[in-house]
Amino acid sequence: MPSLGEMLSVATNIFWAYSWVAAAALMMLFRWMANDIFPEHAKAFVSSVFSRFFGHFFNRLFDKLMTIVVDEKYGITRNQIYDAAEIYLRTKINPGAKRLKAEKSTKQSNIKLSMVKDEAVVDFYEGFELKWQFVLVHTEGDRARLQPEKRYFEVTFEKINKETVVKEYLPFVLAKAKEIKENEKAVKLYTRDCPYDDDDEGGNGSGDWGCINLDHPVTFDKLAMDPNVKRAIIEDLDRFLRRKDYYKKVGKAWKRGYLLYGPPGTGKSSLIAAMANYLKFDVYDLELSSLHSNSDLRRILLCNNNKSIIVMEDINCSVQMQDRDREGDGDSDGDKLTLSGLLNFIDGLWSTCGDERIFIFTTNHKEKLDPALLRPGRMDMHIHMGYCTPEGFDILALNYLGINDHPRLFPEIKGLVREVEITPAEIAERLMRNENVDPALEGVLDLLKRKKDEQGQSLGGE
Ligand SMILES: Nc1ncnc2c1ncn2[C@@H]1O[C@H](COP(=O)(O)OP(=O)(O)OP(=O)(O)O)[C@@H](O)[C@H]1O
Ligand SMILES: [Mg+2]
Repeated sequence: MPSLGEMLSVATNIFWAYSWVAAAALMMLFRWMANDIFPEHAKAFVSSVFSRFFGHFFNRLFDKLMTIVVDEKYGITRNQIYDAAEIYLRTKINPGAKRLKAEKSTKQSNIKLSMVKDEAVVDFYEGFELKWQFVLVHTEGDRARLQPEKRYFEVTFEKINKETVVKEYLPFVLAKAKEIKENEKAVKLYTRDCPYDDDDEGGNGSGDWGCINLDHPVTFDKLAMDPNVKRAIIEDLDRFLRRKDYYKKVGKAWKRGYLLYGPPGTGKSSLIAAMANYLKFDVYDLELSSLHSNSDLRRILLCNNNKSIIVMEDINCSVQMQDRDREGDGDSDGDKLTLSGLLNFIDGLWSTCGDERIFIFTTNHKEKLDPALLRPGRMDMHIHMGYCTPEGFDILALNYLGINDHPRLFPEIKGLVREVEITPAEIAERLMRNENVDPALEGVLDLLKRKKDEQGQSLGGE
């Protein structure tokens, strides 16, 4: 006959066993509810509430959980996973979060919300749950001077998912953060004369360049230019981006050069901005006349980022470089800016530092350029930006006035555009003078007639 004590102990065990079964059943029920009943946006919140009460308790009790600590720093450098988690978790903040941090620099267009100390975020991956917690501790003693605060994330999940978390989930967070960053990225315009420092979020090493956001709204569809040339440029850029491995295989630096030539006001600078917006590449405006030596040029190459467009406008006017045949007598290379220095910059050894670089030269007078710059293979594509065509006019009219046709004025205007040398800039300026369609188009017509007379007279006079 069991003693009273033994009977009580058995009863207690049975009671606890049933409690665990009930807790497990409840937890499964709540998980099912969170996954299948609640709408997508409420799932994370509901699940986090139930997990907090039941799941966590249950998992902790059976020692099923493990935590990975993601420190802000990796040695003296930043920890990529921490930075990625910070960006990724912004998209996962629970609707029920009680405290958040809001940030925006002068150059950013959006407000960024992020987690504050001890705030937790629940995420789901491949059907299992991960709990992220942001931890901030104030360091003490000697270390406090060097690093007053220590920041890290803790990500907690069931131990059985460790492999998936390390091999799949964390790489997924890195990739997602990269994608978010690319989408948020504002294209920047760098120049050496600019007094600003950029917002340099990830310590991107802008060297002695200052920058502002390139808020140029132009895109390819707004550019009035030969549609075949436009298509060819877009295809060329796409091919360039796709071919990282190809460039490596054939032993060439991953870079591309374009020469844009044509009269003033035909859209050379606009095309550069459209390319930058399309690729989301930063633009480095290299004012050649402000450079004094080849070593200046080299220094510049070393301190601009990958995924960048390096622009040299008005190449024939910006610098008087002596012929290459006469270079090298007397002055040592590096003391002054020379044509060979510039050519080295484009396709010599120095050009190979960095990846995904695009070089663009512009000129109003291609015929005045040194033949060395035009030699085949030096600039991959020579793009002529010419006077406005009837198709170009259609694009400008749609862009500035929002119209596709005007039965009375379009035929006459297009007929004259075919005959007269007029730049897209001149037409755009006329179209902007009046917001009403008829007077704006009449203004363009007047200008075309006047130009026709002038051009007829100057031809007659020759
Ligand atoms: N092809 C074009 N399509 C649409 N707009 C254009 C085009 N060309 C010029 N424009 C308009 O004219 C303005 C001046 O053009 P842009 O500065 O691009 O010309 P450019 O060829 O670079 O001239 P420059 O040789 O003087 O530097 C642009 O801001 C744009 O509004
Ligand atoms: Mg220009």
